Amino acid sequence: MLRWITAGESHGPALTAVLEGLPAGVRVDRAAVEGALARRRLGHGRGARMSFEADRLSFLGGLRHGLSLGSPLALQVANSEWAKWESVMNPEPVDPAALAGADDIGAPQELARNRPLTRPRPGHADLVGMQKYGFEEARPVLERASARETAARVALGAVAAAFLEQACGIELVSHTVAIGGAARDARDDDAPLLEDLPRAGDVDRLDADPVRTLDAALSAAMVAEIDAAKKAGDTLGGVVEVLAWGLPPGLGSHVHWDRRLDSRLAGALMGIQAIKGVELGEGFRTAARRGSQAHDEIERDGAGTVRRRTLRSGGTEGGMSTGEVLRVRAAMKPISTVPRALQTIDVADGSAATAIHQRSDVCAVPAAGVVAEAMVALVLADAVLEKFGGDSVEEVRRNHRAYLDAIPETMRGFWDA
Ligand SMILES: Cc1cc2nc3c(=O)[nH]c(=O)nc-3n(C[C@H](O)[C@H](O)[C@H](O)COP(=O)(O)O)c2cc1C
Ligand SMILES: C=C(O[C@@H]1CC(C(=O)O)=C[C@@H](OP(=O)(O)O)[C@H]1O)C(=O)O
Repeated sequence: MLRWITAGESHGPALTAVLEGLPAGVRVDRAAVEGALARRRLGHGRGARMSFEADRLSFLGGLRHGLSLGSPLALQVANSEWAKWESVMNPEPVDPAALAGADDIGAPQELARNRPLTRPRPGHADLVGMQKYGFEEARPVLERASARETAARVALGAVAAAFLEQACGIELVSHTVAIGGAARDARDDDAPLLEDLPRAGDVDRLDADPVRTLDAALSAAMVAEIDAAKKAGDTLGGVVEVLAWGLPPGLGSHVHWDRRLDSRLAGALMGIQAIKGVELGEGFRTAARRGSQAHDEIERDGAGTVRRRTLRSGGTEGGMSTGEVLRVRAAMKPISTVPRALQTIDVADGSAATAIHQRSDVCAVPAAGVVAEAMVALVLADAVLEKFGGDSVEEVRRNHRAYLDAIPETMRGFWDA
């Protein structure tokens, strides 16, 4: 249905992304895509590069006068750092003299960049990438393993989100629920109420917060954790949550493992650098409960609307969206480049060494929330196209409406309330 791919290295000239399968007639607003890119750069605890690099967006294909054509949408996010890396990362052969190695101690930055990276950083792709691809240093691995690539995914996610909103009125929002030991009260998570969950209208307030949470006390605790970790030369991870409002019931399927919506969401979120766990609703916490406290009982309310009494499942049952709000969480490991430097080896001679360390983020959890939102948007857009089909956004809209209208009245749910 919908396919996407990205290309490009962290310090290369640009990231490129292609989205194939987007129907015609989707309004793609440059400001919305740039806004998503800007949101990914936010968050207390990010490193120096976020402050001086700009994401320069160009659309290269699939759009005419701001509307999608139905052909592959191609875009580019240029790396404004490129000028400093032109010799080290040039796609074309370069004069070896320009690449002469030098000690990084006291050497000018450009020469330090050229130095072979033979002390792989634990927690990164460095060592295993060298072993697997036969590289003698980590640069050819880390350039692509870097989460710089998530800028391209966020740009595509903004396009997918525009489609979801225009075709079906689906809206997404993400927020931070834990950074290190600073987490939402477990009781809030066990029994979430609809009115306590953030909605698309809260995005500006979330983005204005240094860690992207609406809870002021929690925000202060998270900022303090980040500051303490930074002072200690250490790094932090955490947990983000993505919510999708306005889903129809029946996206995904119970019939095959790879068509289940929850399996597709988990795969997409685990595909983000540093994500090590995914939870639908209360996921792992539900495992400790009795069945009577774990599921969402079904009722028809006074107005005849079918709804779940609680929001425990996270909005899927049997691998399909239920029509309730979707809630999915992703756990991010602490940033791997630890300033106080972890133990490793120097692969040049096999000796014990401390890992290479240049600049790095202390915590990128708020940014990971924006990336997670993009991945959820892409998965949901794919599932919407699978369910409703359509070559134009108008056709998808008609099919979506006809499907909801055909659901018998005794089963009509939240979406029509
Ligand atoms: C938005 C974002 C920003 C990141 N920034 C950094 C960083 O500055 N330094 C770092 O060492 N890792 C950073 N990471 C994490 C690494 O990319 C990640 O730990 C590494 O690719 C290995 O993770 P994996 O084992 O899940 O592949 C970031 C991840 C994300 C999602
Ligand atoms: C550039 C971005 O994130 C980068 C992700 C990253 C990593 O190892 O994943 C390491 C850092 O890059 P550098 O070593 O060049 O400072 C981050 O800045 C970005 O998010 O746009």
